[in-house]
Amino acid sequence: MQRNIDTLTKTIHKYLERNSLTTDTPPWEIKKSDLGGFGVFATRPIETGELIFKDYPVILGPRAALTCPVLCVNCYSNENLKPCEKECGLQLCSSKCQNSSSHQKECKIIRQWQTQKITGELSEKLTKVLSPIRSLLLSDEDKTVVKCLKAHKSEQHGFEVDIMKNILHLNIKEDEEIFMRFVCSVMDSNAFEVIVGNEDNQSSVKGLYPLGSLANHSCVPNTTHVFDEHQHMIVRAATFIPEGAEIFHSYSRFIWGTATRRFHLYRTKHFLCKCQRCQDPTEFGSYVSSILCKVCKKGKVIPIDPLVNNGKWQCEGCGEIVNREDVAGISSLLGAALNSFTTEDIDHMLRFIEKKLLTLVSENNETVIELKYKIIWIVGHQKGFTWTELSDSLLYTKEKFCRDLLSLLETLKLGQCKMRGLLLHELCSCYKEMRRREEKSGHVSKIRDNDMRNLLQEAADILMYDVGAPAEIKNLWPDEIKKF
Ligand SMILES: C[S@@+](CC[C@H](N)C(=O)[O-])C[C@H]1O[C@@H](n2cnc3c(N)ncnc32)[C@H](O)[C@@H]1O
Repeated sequence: MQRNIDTLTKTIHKYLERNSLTTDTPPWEIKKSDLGGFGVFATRPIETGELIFKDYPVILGPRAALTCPVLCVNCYSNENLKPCEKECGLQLCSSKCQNSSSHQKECKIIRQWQTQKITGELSEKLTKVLSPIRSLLLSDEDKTVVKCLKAHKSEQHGFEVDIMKNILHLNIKEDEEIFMRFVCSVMDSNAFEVIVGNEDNQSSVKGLYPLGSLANHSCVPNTTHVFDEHQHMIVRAATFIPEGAEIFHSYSRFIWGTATRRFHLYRTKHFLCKCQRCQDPTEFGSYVSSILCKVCKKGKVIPIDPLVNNGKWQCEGCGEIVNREDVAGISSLLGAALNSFTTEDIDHMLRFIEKKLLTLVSENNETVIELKYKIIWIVGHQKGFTWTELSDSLLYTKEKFCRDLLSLLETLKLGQCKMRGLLLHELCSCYKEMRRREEKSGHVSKIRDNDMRNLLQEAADILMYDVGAPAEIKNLWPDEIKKF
């Protein structure tokens, strides 16, 4: 299909209209992007926190990765799963899901294709490759929407169809196979990981959001997005966006260093990012990629040109030149150590940061940050480390780590990003527990109600609409959003 601005704009507007998601004067338009292809641009200045658009998935379904758990194909619950009563092989959790009209349709298609019984492991495999099958049930108008999105062509796309044919032995017609392979490459280029469930039981599926798909990537995005309980994508400004500026998402993790982000983007989205952050050897003075100089022991070693993959690195202090392989060697060694820690290893993790990491890399290096982030989500949450079980020292450590990461996000100019919202909430929970302990031991706490309220309110504003937001945060949303 020929992609041009007029067709894309009309197709996307009609799609939003069909899903009751249009607004009178949307603050965005689709234009050619300097990055290649198309992008979404601001038609007027957009204030921080302002809603830019809402989108709905044209295809939503299970994720196929081995590491993803099997979920009910109708409601995405991970409990009480049973194979379909009509023996199509898909997994469902209740008779309500079994009898849903959407399941009836896909069940019929799969049964027509079956050449053998699909049970046990095969049933799990079928459930995971359902998303492209769903594309066959789209209306012609929605198929047109999918066809106007970007698709990268390479052999790695369409492994779901290989599983259907070679492992499940489904007898698929040629035209169906061609369309599903195309849909797989569109989904690989554009789909988002969508959070479903709630604070206590979250899973993720993948969704193809037509307008969301047209926004390009920056490692310093000016938007933040969340998913509500009906799987709408809600995109808001994380920073002020001037009129005419391109509107960016991030397809990668903020706490990764430049080489890690660029490698991930290349592998998953097939492009080498050249955004402002990627171009800056110090990443806006955050030094997320840098290691410490082995010669002068103090200077930070940074890439001379971060956009050159195998380029040299240099110590900012003594000028020592370091090969990229030496830096990569340290990073992969530390990465492997990071993955070896279990939840109970907190003391070990803290010692590792102090005694090992901080002698090799700078304080904001991605491995230090990753470990601090991991600890933040164990302390106060996991068995053995709940708020009342914690030692004072771990509680203060968590509070410090929250502040360290919030300060890093500011250095990285990430504005009102989702990670900030989550960290503000965690910080507030630390303050609450610290105050409880101080008051219990007869001390007057210096932590003020007002400060905690402000932290919580900012977190609630940032995480507005987010289905996975903690209940405490949801309680602070305006009533019309709670009911949304
Ligand atoms: C989800 S699409 C974004 C919209 C796309 N530009 C289009 O024309 O439909 C993702 C693809 O856009 C391109 N892209 C997105 N961000 C980019 C960036 N920062 N630099 C270069 N290419 C980018 C890549 O080809 C990527 O695989």
